[in-house]
Formats: sequence, structure tokens, C-alpha cells
Amino acid sequence: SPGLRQLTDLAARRVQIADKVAAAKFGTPSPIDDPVREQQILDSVAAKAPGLGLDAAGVVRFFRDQIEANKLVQRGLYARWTEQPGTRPPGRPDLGTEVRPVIDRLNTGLLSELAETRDARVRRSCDARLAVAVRLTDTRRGLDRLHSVALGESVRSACSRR
Ligand SMILES: O=C(O)C(=O)C[C@]1(C(=O)O)C=C[C@@H](O)C=C1
Repeated sequence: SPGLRQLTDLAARRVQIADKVAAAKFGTPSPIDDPVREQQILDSVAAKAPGLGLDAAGVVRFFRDQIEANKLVQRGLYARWTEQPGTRPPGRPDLGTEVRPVIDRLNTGLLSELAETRDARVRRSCDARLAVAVRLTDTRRGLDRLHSVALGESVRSACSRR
């Protein structure tokens, strides 16, 4: 289903940008976890949900998974960069001006795709269609195991069945 494919592709881009988030924080005092930023994201998407005809609790659950998947990638990369210093990123992007604005746009896109795919996501076929979309996105984006696992986790609550 093309609808779920778009949603899945945006989720993949969000787990891929975790590379830039990790590069921005690695070797700095900024921790991977930023509960204040997380709450801002969750409050913002919850506030926009009703206007899009979406259940706020479901939207919050979906974005919690997006954030957890992002952290999974960041932690995986930290481990990789610690064990293999040769794989460390060469530069340090600025989180506030270069990385978070991209995440904000991805969040907006994901929210509107949740609205676009509402019907597809309540169908009984959703799990199977989502699995196909995830495999396709994996292949098209050439995700490694870390990012592929994170993508799967990030969309695990996308099928709502209500
Ligand atoms: O913006 C950050 O600092 C991130 O690490 C990204 C992100 C997210 O996925 O949006 C993930 C973990 C943080 O706790 C907050 C937000």
C-alpha cells in the first residue's frame, strides 16, 4: 500500500537522522536522553491530533516509539564509535540549527501521514501491509541491521485496529 509506504519511509528517515543526532552529541556532555525535548514533541503532536481526526493517545504512543527507535540507533552508534574509533563521524553537526529542524519536519510529515493512512491502519490487513512496506523501505534505503531493527520498532504501533 502506497500510503503505508510513505509513512514507513518517513519513519526510516527519522531513524537515519539519528546518525546526525549521535554525531552532534558524541564526545560532548549532552546526553542521548533529553526528556524536555521529548515532552515538547509529544505535547506538540498530541495538541495537533484532534484537528487531524486522530486519537491523541495513539499519536503519542506512535511518537514515543519514534523517539525510542532514535535512541536505539544513537546508543548503537555510540557503541560502534567507541569500539572502532576509525568509524567516528568526521564532523559535529549542530543539534539545534542543523538536526532538530529536520526532525521537526519529519514529525510534521509523520503526523500528516498518520492522518492520511487512518483507514489503512485500522484494516485487518494492516500488519501484513506494514511488514511489506518495512521490507521495501529497508531495501530501498539499504538499512543496516541497527537501523532496520530500529525502523521495525518505530512503526510497531502504527496499525491501530479500532
Ligand atoms: O533531539 C534530540 O536530542 C534527540 O536525541 C532526538 C530525540 C528524538 O527522537 O526526537 C531522541 C532522544 C531525545 O531524548 C530527544 C529527542
